[in-house]
Amino acid sequence: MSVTVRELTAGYRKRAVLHRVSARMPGGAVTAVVGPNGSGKSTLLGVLAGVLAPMAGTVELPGGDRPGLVLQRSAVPDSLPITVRETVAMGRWGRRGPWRRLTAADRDVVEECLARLGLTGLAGLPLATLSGGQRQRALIAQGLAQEPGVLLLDEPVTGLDEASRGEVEGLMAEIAAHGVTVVHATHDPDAVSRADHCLLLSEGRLIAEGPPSAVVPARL
Ligand SMILES: Nc1ncnc2c1ncn2[C@@H]1O[C@H](COP(=O)(O)OP(=O)(O)OP(=O)(O)O)[C@@H](O)[C@H]1O
Repeated sequence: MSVTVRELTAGYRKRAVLHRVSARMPGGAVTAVVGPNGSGKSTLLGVLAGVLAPMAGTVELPGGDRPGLVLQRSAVPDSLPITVRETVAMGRWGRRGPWRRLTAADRDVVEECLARLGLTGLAGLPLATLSGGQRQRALIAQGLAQEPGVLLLDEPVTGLDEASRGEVEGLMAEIAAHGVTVVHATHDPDAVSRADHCLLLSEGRLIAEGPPSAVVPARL
C-alpha cells in the first residue's frame, strides 16, 4: 500500500524545512528520495517515521502502521557495547517495550531476520567489529524485525564499497517484492537508478517525482 503526503510542511522549532510537499510513494516498491545536502530528505523520513510532527499537511500510511526506520550507520556510535543479535532484537522493543522480556515468537522473528540478512554466523559479535556493509545489514535486519509495512532508510548505501552498495540495493528490492513500501534517502546515482520511483527535493520543495530516468538530472 502506498504512502501519501499532502501539502506537507515540517521542520524544527518554528523553522520550516519542508514546504508544502505533496507526493506518493508506491506500495511494494522502492522509492529513492534525492536532493542536495540540506534539501530535507532526512526531515521527510523523520515525518514519515512519526518522530517529527507535521506543521501543516497530512501523511497517510497504510493501515495507520508505524514504519520501521533504519538510521544512518554514522548515527550508531562505535562505543555502543551491543551484539548483532541485540541490535536486531531492539527492533522488537516497539512491540514489547525495552525492559520486557522478548517472547519466544519475538526471538523467532529476530533469528529469521538475522538469517534473511546472512548474519546468523555473526550474531554473537559486537556490532562495532563488523564491516560497514555488514553493519548496514544488521541495521536493516533491525528494521525488518519491526515487521513494518513501510521501511524507511536514511542513506543506507553511503560510505559502502561497490559490492556492498549493490547488495543493499538488492536487499531493498527484495524487501519491496515482499510487499513492503521501501523509502530511502540517497546521494548515490546507482541506488537512484535502481529504484522504482524517485522524489527530487531542492530546498525543501518537491521539484520532480516519477521514474528515476525522468527525474534525476545527469549531474547528480
Ligand atoms: N534536528 C534538527 N534541528 C534543527 N535543524 C535541523 C535538524 N535536522 C536538520 N535540520 C536542518 O534542516 C535542513 C534539512 O536537513 P535534512 O537533514 O533534512 O537534509 P538532507 O537532505 O537529509 O541532508 P543530507 O543530505 O546532508 O543528509 C537543514 O538546513 C538542517 O540544518
